[in-house]
Formats: sequence, structure tokens, C-alpha cells
Amino acid sequence: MYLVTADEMQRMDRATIESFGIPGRVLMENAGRGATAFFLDSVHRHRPGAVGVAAGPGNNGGDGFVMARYLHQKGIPVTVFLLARRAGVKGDAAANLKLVEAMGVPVVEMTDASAFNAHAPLMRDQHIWIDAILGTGLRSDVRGYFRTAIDFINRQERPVFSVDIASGLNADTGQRCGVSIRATATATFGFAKVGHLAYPGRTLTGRLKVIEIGIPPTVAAEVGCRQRLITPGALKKRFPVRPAAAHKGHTGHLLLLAGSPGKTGAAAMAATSAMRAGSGLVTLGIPRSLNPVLETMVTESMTVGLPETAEMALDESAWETVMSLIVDKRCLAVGPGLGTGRSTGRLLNRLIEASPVPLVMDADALNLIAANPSVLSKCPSPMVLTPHPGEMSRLSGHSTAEIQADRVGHARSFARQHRVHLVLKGAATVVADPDGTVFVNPTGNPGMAAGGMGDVLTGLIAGLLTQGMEAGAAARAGVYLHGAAADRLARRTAPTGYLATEVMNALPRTMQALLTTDAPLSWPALDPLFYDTEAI
Ligand SMILES: NC(=O)C1=CN([C@@H]2O[C@H](COP(=O)(O)OP(=O)(O)OC[C@H]3O[C@@H](n4cnc5c(N)ncnc54)[C@H](O)[C@@H]3O)[C@@H](O)[C@H]2O)[C@H](O)CC1
Ligand SMILES: [K+]
Repeated sequence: MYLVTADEMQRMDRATIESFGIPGRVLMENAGRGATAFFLDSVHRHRPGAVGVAAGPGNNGGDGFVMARYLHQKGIPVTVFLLARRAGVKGDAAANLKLVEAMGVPVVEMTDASAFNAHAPLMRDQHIWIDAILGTGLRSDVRGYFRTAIDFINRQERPVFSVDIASGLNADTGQRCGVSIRATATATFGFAKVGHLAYPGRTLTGRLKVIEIGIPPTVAAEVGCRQRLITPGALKKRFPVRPAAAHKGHTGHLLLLAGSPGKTGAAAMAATSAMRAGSGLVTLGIPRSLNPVLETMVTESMTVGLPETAEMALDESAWETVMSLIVDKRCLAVGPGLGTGRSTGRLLNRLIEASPVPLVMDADALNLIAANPSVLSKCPSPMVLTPHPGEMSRLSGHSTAEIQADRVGHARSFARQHRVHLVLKGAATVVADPDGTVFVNPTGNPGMAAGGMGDVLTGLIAGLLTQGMEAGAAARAGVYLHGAAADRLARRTAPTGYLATEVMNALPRTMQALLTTDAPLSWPALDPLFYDTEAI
């Protein structure tokens, strides 16, 4: 399913109007009518009392006028609070303002803070708000008394239904532009926007419905949308089909380099997660002194003790053994609990330059690469990097705050520059491909903010790659399944306190669920996101 930016959406509107001759007025009518149906569906249990429509001067306000008209026709008491002069409303929005007034809907013009104060008592009487103040036309921090209006509506603690996007939310990043409406539900048009899915936008959006307004499907392709939501339907087609007579030679062999003192659990969890993902065999290469410990920790994986440094981390002299081990492998994963010593770093650099198989790199491997990210361009094989925002900061040189303010943009630019598949972890994980396409993951919950979850993800992605999945697909399937397995645990046990090993053990049945359904696997009570799977 496409996720679009404000600019892409505007280009699609234009293309629909100019190349297909569908008038903007028709799009606005379809938007307002569809949003009204979703509004009535959302409030069906309690027939709405007085409905206040807060309308801005642009086309978002225009959609609000159309909604006011349909609600009025249904006999629902509705008042339009116009946050602009009538004369300042132009085009299709002006036409609909005229129409709604002609029908007898009261329109209160509020052009400054003093008019706003004068009408505050009437505003307080509204039971439900329709927020049609600002849509995708927002380009900077919210200015003027729009700010006052947004704060006022939020303070009323009434249900708020946003038109297209919660006013004040940046459609491209999901960040508040100074201030934002906190919506109970949002009806958006044509396609979901990136800002609906990225945090904090996701919590400010409420239930989300994508309304079809008549944009021809080919227009999205022509505009070249570069963002997608990860959906089970798209993932399913990418899973390798296992032959009935499969043996473990068919199902791939992973080489995992991991572990240092105090971090043996990371190595063990990543290895077993690869097995849980369906990898045929896993060989775990670890510092020699740790072999006795890991032999008892992992049962199904094989272990190989490798030359180590004085700190008992992998030494550069392990190179030859590793290269001989890699010969019959389908994937190399490096990182969980690896340590960040210089000799380990030299070993890693040489592996990146020579790996004949796809590489997955996480944790300390990323911290080591951060010293010299240009080595990535020398890798002859596909790479998946799985940084959390702190590791991403070290890799890219941008602060964590900058990265979090535009996760899609930072993931995309790193993936393109270094030709890697970049998994930027955290709430609403994003996966960027080397060609700049970015996927946003809808699964996962706050209970995953716990030790070991990243090691499970590394093993899972590596396990999928080992079975022959293409690198980008393995990264997307990995983050989706990882989050969905955790959502299942959060639902069945408790929202927090479930363990990484439990997520790991839940992987096979989550994968089975993915392969046997088209429905999103997440639990709606944990994830308020609702999306129309028809609107792909
Ligand atoms: N998606 C579609 O196909 C359709 C979308 N529609 C709706 O149109 C809006 C976008 O409309 P647009 O006129 O471009 O912009 P807005 O209404 O969002 O806002 C423009 C308005 O707001 C002022 N403004 C901009 N930034 C700020 C700011 N930071 N502070 C204060 N004021 C600001 C600006 O000056 C303008 O006056 C889309 O969201 C949909 O709801 C169509 O109706 C149907 C087709
Ligand atoms: K809005």
C-alpha cells in the first residue's frame, strides 16, 4: 500500500484534474461525502449532538464545508467556525462555502483572537469537532490564531474527527508543526500519508480510514510514490516455497559471528532466532574461550571457537577460518554482542570487502562501521544494516533528535548513499532500499523496548535470507513478523514484561498466521491504526 507525501499527493491531485479532466470540485465532493460516511460510522452508537466544523481557508476547509452540508441534510445540528475571512476563501472551497450558507448552516467568521474569544462559549457547546483547519497544504509551524484554535479544541476533550490529517501534523514526517490536533479518527483521501504512520503522528491520527475519491490508480505510479506500508499481502508473495522433499541442505546454512564476555546471550538468541525463522543450519562463530558457554546455551546451532583478542573478542586472525567457513553458507550475520575492539573492526572491514554472500550487520558491527562507513561501498554482496536511532546517529553523523524528526528521510539518504538495505529500528520501524524506496512497518508495541529484541530481529532477518529470500524482502518480512509476534504476546500475556526469547519462540506461529491470512496481524487495541486493505 502506498504511503504518500504532501508533495506527491498534490501532484496526484493535479494530474487527476489536468490529465483526466476530473474537476477538483468532484474530488472535493467525493472527499467530503466519503468522510461524512466514515464520521457517521465512527459515531453511530451515540447519535452526534452539536457538531462544530473548524475550517481553515484552504481546500481542507472546503472538505469541511461539504461535510457540514451532508450532516445538515441528515438533520444533525452543525455550525461552521471559519478561521478566515469569507473573502479569503477561494476556488472550490469558496463554492462550497456559498452552498453551505445557502442551505442555512450557520457560519461564524473568526478572523482573529478577539473574535475567537467572543465565540468561545458557542464553541464550548459543541459535542464533537470536525477538524478541517489545515491539511496537506501545511508547510511550516502553525501560525497565528490557528494555534489558539487547535489548543482550544484539544482542551475540550471532545471526540475530534480530522479531515485528511490532524491539523498541525506534518504529512511527510509525522512530527507536530509546533502544535497539532489530537484526533479520535481521521478520514484521509486517496492514500494514507507517511505522517499518519510515523510517530507521534500515529497516536495523533486515531482510527484511520482511506477514502477513495476517484484518483486513477495509474496516477500514483506516474507520480512515482517512493513510500509503502508493509502489508502481509505483499510479503506473502516473497516467501520461499519449501519443496515437499526438502532436507536441511536445501534450507540454507547461516554463519553468524557474535559474542563477547557478558554478551553470550545475544549470540545465542540470534542463532536460535535464525532456526525459528526456518534456517536449515546455523554455525555460530565465537571467541574461543566462550565456546564452552555457548555449547550449553544453544542446542540446534553448531559452534566454532575462533581466534580471540586479549579481551576475548574475535581477532583479525580469525579471517582465514571465517573465509573457509563461509564457502557453503548462504548468509553471513555479524554483530550481536561482538565488542568494538580494533582487531575485531579490522576483521569486519575485511569481511565486508570480501563477503560472497548477503550480510546482515547489527549492534557492535554497526558501531565498528561508524568509524569508516565508506567501507560499505566495497561490499560485493547485498547488505542489511539494522541500527536503532543511537547507532544510526553514530553511522550517519546526525544527532538522534535529527534522525527521529525525519526517520524516513534519514533512512532513505543513508541507504541510497551506501547502497544498503537500512532498517531503522524504533516505533514504526522503517526499511529503506538502496534505490530509495522506503517501507514503514505497522506492527510492534512499546513492550519491545527491552533487551535482546534486536538480537532476535538480526537472527530472524538472517534466517530468512539464508532460505533464499531477497535482502529487502527479508528485512521487511523480518520487522513485520518481529513486531507481530510481540503484538501477539502483548495481547495474550501483558503489554510489557514479555521476553525477547518469547518473541523468538512465537516466530513460527506468527509466520504461519502471516502465510494463511490477508488481514493485518496486529492487535487493534494496541495499535489504533485501522487501514482499509482495499485501498492498496
Ligand atoms: N487529496 C486530494 O486529492 C484532495 C484533497 N483535498 C483537500 O485539500 C487539502 C489541501 O488543500 P490546500 O488548499 O492545498 O491546503 P490546506 O487547506 O491544507 O491549507 C492551506 C491554507 O492554510 C494556510 N497555511 C499553510 N500553512 C500554514 C501555517 N503553518 N500556519 C497557518 N496557516 C497556514 C495557507 O495559507 C492556506 O491558506 C487536503 O488536505 C485535502 O483535505 C481536496 O478537497 C480534494 C482533493
Ligand atoms: K485537518
